[in-house]
Amino acid sequence: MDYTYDVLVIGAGPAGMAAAVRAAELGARTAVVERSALGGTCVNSGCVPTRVLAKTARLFREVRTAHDYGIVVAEPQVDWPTTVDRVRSTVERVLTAKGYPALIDRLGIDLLAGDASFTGEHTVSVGDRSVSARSIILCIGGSARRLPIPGAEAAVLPHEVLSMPELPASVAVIGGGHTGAQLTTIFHALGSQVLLLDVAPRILMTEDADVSAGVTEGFISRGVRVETGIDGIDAIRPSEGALRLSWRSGGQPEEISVEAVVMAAGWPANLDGLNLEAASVESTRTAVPVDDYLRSNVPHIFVAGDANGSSMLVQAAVFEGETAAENAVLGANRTTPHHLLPEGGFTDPDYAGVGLTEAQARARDSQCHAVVLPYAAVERPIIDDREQGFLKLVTDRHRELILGAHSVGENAVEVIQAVAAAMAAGTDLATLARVKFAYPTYSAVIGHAARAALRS
Ligand SMILES: Cc1cc2nc3c(=O)[nH]c(=O)nc-3n(C[C@H](O)[C@H](O)[C@H](O)COP(=O)(O)OP(=O)(O)OC[C@H]3O[C@@H](n4cnc5c(N)ncnc54)[C@H](O)[C@@H]3O)c2cc1C
Ligand SMILES: NC(=O)c1ccc[n+]([C@@H]2O[C@H](COP(=O)([O-])OP(=O)(O)OC[C@H]3O[C@@H](n4cnc5c(N)ncnc54)[C@H](O)[C@@H]3O)[C@@H](O)[C@H]2O)c1
Repeated sequence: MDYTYDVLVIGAGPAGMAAAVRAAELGARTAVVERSALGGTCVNSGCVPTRVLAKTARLFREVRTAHDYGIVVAEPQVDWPTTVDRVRSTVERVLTAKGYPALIDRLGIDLLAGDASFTGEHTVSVGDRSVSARSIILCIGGSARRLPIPGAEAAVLPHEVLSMPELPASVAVIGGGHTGAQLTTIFHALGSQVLLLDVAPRILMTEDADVSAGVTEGFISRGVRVETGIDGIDAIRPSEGALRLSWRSGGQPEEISVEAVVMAAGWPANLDGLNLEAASVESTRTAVPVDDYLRSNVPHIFVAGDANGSSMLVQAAVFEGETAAENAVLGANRTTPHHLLPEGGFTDPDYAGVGLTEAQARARDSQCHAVVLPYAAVERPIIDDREQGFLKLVTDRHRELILGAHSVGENAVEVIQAVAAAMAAGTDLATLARVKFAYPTYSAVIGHAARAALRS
């Protein structure tokens, strides 16, 4: 059969751009469909805006402590419209640096603007146009969900935060995953009273339990109210210019009046309107499952990035996009395992992890070893007044292999990235303990922890 394209990529976020570029580099006639903006969630409404807000929150905190260092400043205030402008202009700068239109042009990739919807196993409609492809790679990402409760429409979803007319004096954040935790820090640092609610027994459920505990402790010590293990959210009701949020905890009804409710309670794949049935692609309610080669149940339809539900991170999406493209063009024999996937969040304090959590390692071998090195024992965090935090190293029972690393505290994400690089290189614990770390740095905590693990 004569197809319009060899490879059709749906969605131009990190996964879709990586897939389209790799497919074109391999000589495939390639098109990418995007209904919104090149760069996807990551650049336009997710990582980049959140990171700029995290920097804003950081600056605000630092200015507030300036007097401790003998710097005299007036009480800082947030000019929200300027903050929003700053976020938007930074997004533009990142997009300029990425240079997607020129890249697409140079590689001869067709950009089809509009909503893609399957009309058959090899055919897709984009607006009033119909195209066909030998292989299709779904890189459709996900979106924040609105809980099915009365008044849910009054809540702000994470991508709507920048559209809030002003900063709320009080806010309830529903969901303590990566998004909810980061928004908690941002709102709290900028002056809002924050209540964080989660049905899970702890926030940041995918992190090591000590990381969840450390971030929770950090939140509480700064004045955030954290309620985990709640039974569920009941309703949001407008009342006298505010919102009354009701939930149940331990069977008891609870209620609070806040200026805003932010919902960060899950991230299902963008399946609406895709008409997967026309292509006989099977999905769950929240994702399109794939095999090791990123194939859906229909072998020529691949799924990369958030939409396959395996790992919702940019660093995973990019590798999956490239792998899916190579499998589509060259035959399905490449995999992209995620056992070494560093991740973390820019909360106050920051947190990060890579590899097995202590609980996962103990489930495999109860004799595995874990050591926790407090930031308070390392010079740089003391110098910077950032002693809250730790680095945990998880090793095998012989203290040879590093199985995982988890951190709470200043620069945790960079610290964990350094351990991830060591793990990727197959560095054993004894070698890591002999690495020289510049003084005084946060990453010096790695050397301290490695030596402590060897000694213990
Ligand atoms: C607030 C927030 C902060 C985050 N921070 C981080 C972080 O710091 N680090 C990190 O690693 N990850 C972070 N993430 C996660 C990260 O954004 C995602 O993992 C990443 O964007 C996934 O890439 P993707 O290409 O799979 O999907 P997306 O980036 O969501 O891109 C999907 C694209 O597909 C398009 N699309 C969907 N359906 C169709 C259709 N039918 N037709 C045409 N186009 C369609 C969409 O418009 C979108 O542009 C964050 C997420 C959020 C929400
Ligand atoms: N820094 C980062 O790397 C970063 C930042 C943001 C998002 N992300 C990625 O994006 C994806 C989505 O993250 P997310 O935090 O938006 O969603 P999530 O699914 O990771 O977390 C949702 C949270 O909401 C809670 N929840 C669900 N229903 C609830 C209810 N009825 N009441 C109260 N709480 C409820 C869940 O228990 C969970 O803790 C994640 O997989 C993450 O990997 C990454």
